[in-house]
Amino acid sequence: MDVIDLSAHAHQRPSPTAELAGGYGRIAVIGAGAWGAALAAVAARAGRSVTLWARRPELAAEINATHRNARYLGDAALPPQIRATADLREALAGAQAALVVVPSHALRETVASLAPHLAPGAPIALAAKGVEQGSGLLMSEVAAQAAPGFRIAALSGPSFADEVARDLPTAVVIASSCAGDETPETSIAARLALSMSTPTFRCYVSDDLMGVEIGGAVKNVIAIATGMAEGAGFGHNARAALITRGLDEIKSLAHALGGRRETVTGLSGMGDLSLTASDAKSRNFAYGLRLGRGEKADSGALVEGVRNAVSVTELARARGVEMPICEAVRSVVHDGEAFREAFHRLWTRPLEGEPRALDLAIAHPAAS
Ligand SMILES: NC(=O)C1=CN([C@@H]2O[C@H](COP(=O)(O)OP(=O)(O)OC[C@H]3O[C@@H](n4cnc5c(N)ncnc54)[C@H](O)[C@@H]3O)[C@@H](O)[C@H]2O)C=CC1
Ligand SMILES: O=C(CO)COP(=O)(O)O
Repeated sequence: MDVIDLSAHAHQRPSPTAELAGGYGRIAVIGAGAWGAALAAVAARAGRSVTLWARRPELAAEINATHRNARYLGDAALPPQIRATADLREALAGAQAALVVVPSHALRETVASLAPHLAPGAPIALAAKGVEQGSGLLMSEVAAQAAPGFRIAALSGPSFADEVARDLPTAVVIASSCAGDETPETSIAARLALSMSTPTFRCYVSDDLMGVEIGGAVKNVIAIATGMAEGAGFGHNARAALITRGLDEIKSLAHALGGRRETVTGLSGMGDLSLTASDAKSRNFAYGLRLGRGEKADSGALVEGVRNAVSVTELARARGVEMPICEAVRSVVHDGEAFREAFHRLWTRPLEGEPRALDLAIAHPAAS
């Protein structure tokens, strides 16, 4: 009889899958816009039992009847197993985890209203990208206030909803901090990653919640800047510079808030920034593009970077972190400064060192 040589697999670590007991069997997705419906599709494809809460009963009825979400996802087919409802209590009945996918400005009220119906011990995973206006809190901090006692995680990364809905290959990161004797391998983030991964949707795990969330919140503001540059015809050099220096702004803010710089080079930082800041499929980039062309910018779609230009810069100012690109976006979008003037100011700031640790400030010869 042949002896199977296991040495070829000796480099592989034992899987913690058994310990995680297969992840969460029943998931409630709260929010049935583009990203909520796409994530519900992922969870259903991953073999989870999925309920999807839509704010409008008509949308829930449409999803149940047609297995599509035409307004947000065109003709992408959703798995028929998804059960949509406009009743929050019904959506959360028996759920072992809740995935909250509403705009960042609606997160506090949504989490507060779901908490009484969610089983104690079930984690709340957040997919919104932003910093709350006024409080300057990250989404996980807002959720911790709105639903005291529940464990919080964040799902982020480069992931256009329509591509995910169409089951195209995508990788994201799920982050949570470790409590008690938890390790990253036994964390709620790992359990959620196990619950959501499919052959096409690959979930990485992180224990740097702050670092992951900052990347998602700031990249939308930078994407408005690259969109404006594109709209103004500035070319590819300017875009590459904005993406790279934008990443530096994300790193500095994440570090100031206790996140890790290397997290920012991962999917939720570099990954999402490079996607969002270079493609008109992004609502933030498209908004900037219209502004840069001198057109009416507002299309009615959700553009997180507009509110977040203010909340991110307020947070940065409070922490003494310089974010000149985000400040320029704020100035154009909220203070009515002409884009070309804002850009000229940005490009003729005192010359600096790269990296920031090389602490220089040399007057720019062309500064007006
Ligand atoms: N669309 C995408 O490709 C991705 C979106 N995200 C993030 O996910 C979050 C949601 O985005 P989308 O689903 O794309 O937006 P969307 O505009 O497609 O859908 C938003 C949903 O939230 C609901 N909603 C709006 N205001 C609400 C309120 N006050 N209370 C309760 N529900 C409310 C809307 O009715 C809609 O169903 C955003 O923070 C976005 O940055 C993250 C990754 C990918
Ligand atoms: O976050 C996203 C992709 O990861 C979606 O970006 P927009 O909100 O700019 O469309």
